[in-house]
Amino acid sequence: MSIPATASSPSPSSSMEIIFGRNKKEQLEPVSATVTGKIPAWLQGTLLRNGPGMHTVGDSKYNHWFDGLALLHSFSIRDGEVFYRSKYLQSDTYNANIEANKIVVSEFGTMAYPDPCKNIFSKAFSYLSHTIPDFTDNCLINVMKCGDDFYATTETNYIRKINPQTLETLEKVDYRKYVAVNLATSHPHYDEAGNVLNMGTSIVDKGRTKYVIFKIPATAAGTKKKGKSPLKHAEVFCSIPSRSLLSPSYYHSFGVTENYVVFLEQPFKLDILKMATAYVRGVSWASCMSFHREDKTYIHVIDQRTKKLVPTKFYTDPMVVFHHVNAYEEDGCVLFDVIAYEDSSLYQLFYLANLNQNFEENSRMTSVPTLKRFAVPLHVDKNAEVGSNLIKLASTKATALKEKDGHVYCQPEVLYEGLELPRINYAHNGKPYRYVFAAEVQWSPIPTKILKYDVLTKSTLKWGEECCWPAEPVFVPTPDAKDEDNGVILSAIVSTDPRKLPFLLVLDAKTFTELARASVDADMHLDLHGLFIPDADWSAEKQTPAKTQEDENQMPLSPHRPDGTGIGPQ
Ligand SMILES: CC1=C(/C=C/C(C)=C/C=C/C(C)=C/C=O)C(C)(C)CCC1
Ligand SMILES: [Fe+2]
Repeated sequence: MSIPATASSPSPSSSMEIIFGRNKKEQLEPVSATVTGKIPAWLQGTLLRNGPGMHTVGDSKYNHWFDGLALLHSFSIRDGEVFYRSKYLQSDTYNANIEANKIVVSEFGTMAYPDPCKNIFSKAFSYLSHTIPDFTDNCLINVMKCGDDFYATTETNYIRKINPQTLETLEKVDYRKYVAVNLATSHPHYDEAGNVLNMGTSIVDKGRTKYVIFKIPATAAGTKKKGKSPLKHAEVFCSIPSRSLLSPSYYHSFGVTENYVVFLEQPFKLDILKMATAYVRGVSWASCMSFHREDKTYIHVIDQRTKKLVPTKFYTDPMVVFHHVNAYEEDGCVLFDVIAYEDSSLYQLFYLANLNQNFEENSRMTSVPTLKRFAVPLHVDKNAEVGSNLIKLASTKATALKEKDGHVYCQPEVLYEGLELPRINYAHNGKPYRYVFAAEVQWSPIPTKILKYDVLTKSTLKWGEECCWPAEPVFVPTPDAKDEDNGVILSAIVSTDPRKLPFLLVLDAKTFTELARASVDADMHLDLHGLFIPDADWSAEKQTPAKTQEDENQMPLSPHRPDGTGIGPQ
């Protein structure tokens, strides 16, 4: 999708420079937005989002969009008014970089070296002495809700607790203190009670590499006490041995149904030996990841009740999935929907060099992100003949062919091409559902529109505007919603038209018509992920005393919405 460079709007490459090249200034004091249209009275709460905001420090530059220093920003919506604020996560990485006025901590696509005036040998030695070095705590990808606490997250073993109202950075938490993982996703799942289910990878621990599914209880008794972290009661739910000790799969998310977990062991792999020597070789972590098109994608289905793998060996063609959309059970099958690529080109594309040069040809993805539905049979009839399709569902064309060695080869139903950053009405997570809300991406990886895809009718509704670049669309359900799509879509829109301010877009999720927009006279970055915190979610004791008059305005109303609904995290 090429962006027409009209007289008013800057040329595509300078658009990219505006979005991806410049450091964004933080907006520490809440600024009141100019609201046009009408924000629904029931919409009371805070949209809290995370993403890379600083791409250069001093004279040093990050190579990749996923390296940027985490910039948290929030839109507090109250009685039709919107207050915006943003603040850099004050991670150890942020503090070290700012102090040195250069990048001194490595990120995904940038290998960095400690400040020469620091005792470099101890740092280098510490790198060499560990198979896995001490990773960054630049938690730039998402926000996770654990009980009443909120954490900024990336994919390393570190997460940072934050104050969701003031955006202050609080404790640094090391997953390794609670569960043996070196990496963990930024896409945890939540059950109705708010318990967190997440996945991580334990690399060469006691001679084994495995994928670890772990649970963090929302509010275990006693964690209410000061300083007790909900992670204290984290427990390993089950672990899956990696097919390879030294090249485990990279994954960005996973799926859950009411009774199962779906994990794709995909041929986009981390090379552990390369990672262990990356530092001395002066190469980035990203260069230690590679796509093995000669390999397969293994589909693991774990029964949550027995915490055991369903024994059947399911597999599909090599593909790369970052975002699971949803999964559910139907007539003895597990169906799961993912955004799939034919290769790992998406991550290649986000090298800033590709985004800042002449944007057009460099930004060609060699494979378009495609919504695909897979179906796996939970019970394989041993009398079923070899080559027969084990999926007898009327609702999907996905197939699962029984092979002579008992393996089952799955092929998906292709639902829609050209979408990423998928979200759903989370009340339908793990259950049959109908709507996917996502960002439309065609040949460029940069979202140009927001879309609603109706799985039943295969139809779409879209919102787009010249020079507007939408973020991931977050669905917020109407209290006592009857239909799955009763609610609004919230998306932070970045503009590359200097005359147009960035704004929070509020769409009616059913009709996809614009209800309101809240324009903000502040420097806004294109973010990655986040969540909506309904006011009802603020528990009484959480309300830290307001420091300034503005904060007073920020204060949420009574902890419970008039109708008392409190929805789990989005
Ligand atoms: C630092 C670091 C990593 C960082 C990964 C990141 C930052 C991934 C971001 C992915 C995003 C933002 C996807 C969006 O859909 C790895 C590879 C886990 C390896 C260990 C060190
Ligand atoms: Fe993601």
